[in-house]
Amino acid sequence: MSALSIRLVLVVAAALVDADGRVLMAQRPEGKTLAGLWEFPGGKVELGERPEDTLIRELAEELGITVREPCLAPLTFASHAYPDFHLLMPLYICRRWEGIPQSREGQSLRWQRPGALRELPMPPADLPLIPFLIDLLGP
Ligand SMILES: Nc1nc2c([nH]c(=O)n2[C@@H]2O[C@H](COP(=O)(O)OP(=O)(O)OP(=O)(O)O)[C@@H](O)[C@H]2O)c(=O)[nH]1
Repeated sequence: MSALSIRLVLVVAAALVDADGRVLMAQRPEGKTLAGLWEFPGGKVELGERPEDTLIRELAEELGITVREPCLAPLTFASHAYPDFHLLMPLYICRRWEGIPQSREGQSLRWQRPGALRELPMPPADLPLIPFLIDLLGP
């Protein structure tokens, strides 16, 4: 594929961290691409949308929680070549929100220590993010 034909997709995601330093992971439901894999909640930035607004919107839609922008801290990003597009995905840390995260879109949810994230099958783009979470939160 030539550089000119690369489709760059901007997805914004959050690592929600609980009081025990566990991270909320969501399993992509059947019927979606990468079904069954565990990922960070978030989604594609829509045209004309600010990434932070995307994330706040997605967290409300997917989990039913309210997050305020000052509670989103940039941690790192994923840059990964999928066969049909190139994913660029900033990952924010969030330790404070209103409400209790619940599955609103049929996804399974689980809280996982960073050191145990490798036990879950994750999209390939996400694997390089794990050491940053271990550095921040411990294993
Ligand atoms: N939210 C999220 N998406 C991720 C992660 N890792 C990763 O590769 N992705 C990819 O980023 C894209 C996010 O799209 P999305 O969640 O907003 O939209 P979608 O389900 O409609 O995706 P689809 O159009 O591929 O089915 C997907 O292609 C997904 O596979 C992650 O940790 N969190």
